[in-house]
Amino acid sequence: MFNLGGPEKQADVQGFLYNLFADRRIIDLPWGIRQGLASLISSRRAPIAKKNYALMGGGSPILSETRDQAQALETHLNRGAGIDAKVFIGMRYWHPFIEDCVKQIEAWKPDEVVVLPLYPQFSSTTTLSGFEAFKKAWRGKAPVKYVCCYSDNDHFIDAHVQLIREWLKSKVGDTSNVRLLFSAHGLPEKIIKNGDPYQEQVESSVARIMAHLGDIDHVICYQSRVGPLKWIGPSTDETIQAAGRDGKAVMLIPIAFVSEHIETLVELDIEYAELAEKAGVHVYRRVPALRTNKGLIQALGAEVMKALGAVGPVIGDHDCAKCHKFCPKKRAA
Ligand SMILES: C=CC1=C(C)c2cc3[nH]c(cc4nc(cc5[nH]c(cc1n2)c(C)c5CCC(=O)O)C(CCC(=O)O)=C4C)c(C)c3C=C
Ligand SMILES: [Fe+2]
Ligand SMILES: [Fe+2]
Repeated sequence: MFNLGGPEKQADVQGFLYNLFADRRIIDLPWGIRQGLASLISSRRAPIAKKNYALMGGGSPILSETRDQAQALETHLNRGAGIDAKVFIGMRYWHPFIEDCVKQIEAWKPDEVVVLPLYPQFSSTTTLSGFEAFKKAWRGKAPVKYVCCYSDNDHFIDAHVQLIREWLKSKVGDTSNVRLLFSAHGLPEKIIKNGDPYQEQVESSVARIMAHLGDIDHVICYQSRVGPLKWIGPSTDETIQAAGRDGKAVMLIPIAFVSEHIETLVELDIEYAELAEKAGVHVYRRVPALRTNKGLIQALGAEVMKALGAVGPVIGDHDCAKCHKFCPKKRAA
């Protein structure tokens, strides 16, 4: 199971940022230039990033969130699937790194390995980058399967639908004037133009959720822009301001994150909450990430079983044969 990772303490912040910007899937330039740029950007960005991590006690909670998810998935898989599963955690840009995770897996001597991203929607900047790190480090003999994406997995969709319904009922009250803001991490436009299916998959997740929720005002928007390139939009901040102008109550749903971390706890809950207040948004609520929600764990379990080719209920209609150009099945062919 892998995710992006995050600094555990203030002293880790610059190193974490360096690792992120030194990734060729984030900055696609020759190694020498990329390394220089990563040093420059990480040293410039570290002071403000440190302040933001300080708002969460100094570091990111992403590892402890992921540990809870790993435990929940392991219990779920060992409960009835007829397999002896162990879930290992690897992070792309901070400890425990994917490379360390690979060593632990090799020492455990599995019969089969499933590499499972904690990103429902596929991006070359996240999922593919993690797959490549795993492949480069892997020396084991067991066959390895890669879970491509699960943006349309029925359990994943149902989990969101139920949580949104619950929050509309308990936290918004009058739902006639509410606007749902599905906020996903943004990406530079050129990454989408290069065939990244992320935006299309975000839109597909939202369309499937809204098919259950019915006729409610909603918008998809993109947060966390970094750097000088043009990013996909509309941005979450301008969408919040528009809601203020339209006199709408706002309920924000993190649709591309499955855990709580700096992008939800600081950007959405602190920075955008302040922005919402200034923009005259009278009700601003943020639905929590799915974390160890039963539906998410079922979705992950179904994806693992599907990858193993094991018998069992495989829910969802993601067909890798018709998938995007980076799909691991196509790349293996
Ligand atoms: C859907 C998930 C994510 C995509 C796509 C993604 C792309 C992407 N991110 C950056 C730059 C940064 N991301 C940072 C934090 C961060 N990003 C994701 C997820 C996606 N990123 C997560 C889960 C986190 C949180 C980690 C944590 O520590 O809690 C950061 C660090 C924070 C900051 O300084 O703002 C940066 C930088 C780029 C450039 C990019 C695509 C090109
Ligand atoms: Fe990011
Ligand atoms: Fe696929």
